Amino acid sequence: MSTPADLIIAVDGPAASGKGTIALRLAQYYGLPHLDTGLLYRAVGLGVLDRGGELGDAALAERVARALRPSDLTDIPRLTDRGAGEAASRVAGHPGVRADLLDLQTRFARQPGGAVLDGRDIGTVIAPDASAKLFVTASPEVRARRRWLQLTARGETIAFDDMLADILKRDARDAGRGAAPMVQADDAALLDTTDMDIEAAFDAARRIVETSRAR
Ligand SMILES: Nc1ncnc2c1ncn2[C@@H]1O[C@H](COP(=O)(O)OP(=O)(O)O)[C@@H](O)[C@H]1O
Ligand SMILES: Nc1ccn([C@@H]2O[C@H](COP(=O)(O)OP(=O)(O)O)[C@@H](O)[C@H]2O)c(=O)n1
Repeated sequence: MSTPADLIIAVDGPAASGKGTIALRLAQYYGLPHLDTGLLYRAVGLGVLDRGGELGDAALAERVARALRPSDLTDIPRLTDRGAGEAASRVAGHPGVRADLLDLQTRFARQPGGAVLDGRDIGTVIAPDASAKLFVTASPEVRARRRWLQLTARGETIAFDDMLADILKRDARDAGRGAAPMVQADDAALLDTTDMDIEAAFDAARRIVETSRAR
């Protein structure tokens, strides 16, 4: 159970905006646990594919979500590759999958002391009572470049234009779905990192948190 003294930080935003980097840095700074909720959806997407299923099969995706184990979240290189992001965004559109993953996320957010979570619906659905809410964004071109650099540095081969098309398609799907669409919460601060390096983005994020918790 959380108390008003707990520091719950919700970090949402589109793909490769830098929300995960910011969330991790805030968690380290405030000494809080961090959950990258995208990994849950990525693990469900890969679980469906590993069973030879279709990403549009809601019943199968729900079974995979209900059977999710901590060990499904350990293969970070595979979970963070290009295909897993696409698969995650497909299964994330099934309302039953979102419902199955809700309890784990709300309990993480409400642990004593607080927590930092990043995703698409943290400030709107998972922790609407968060102490601080950030919606981190950047231009699609800058986000595509960051993700392209990240993936090619790891040996994935992908053309920049295909990366940009991926990002735009995922933005549209995540913002357009009926279940918990990606949207800036009314009380979230917008942080546009287009012209910021990681250090500047973290500084701006920390200032937002300090201002929010002082209110
Ligand atoms: N402000 C920034 N400037 C340059 N690169 C960044 C910035 N923020 C994050 N990155 C890099 O961009 C990539 C994607 O960042 P990440 O935090 O994983 O994004 P997200 O969680 O929004 O998908 C990573 O390689 C990260 O190091
Ligand atoms: N809280 C969340 C987190 C991720 N997701 C979905 O999972 C996909 C992958 O999320 P992610 O945060 O790992 O992706 P990136 O922003 O790192 O590319 C997103 O495109 C969303 O469709 C979601 O619906 N809700």
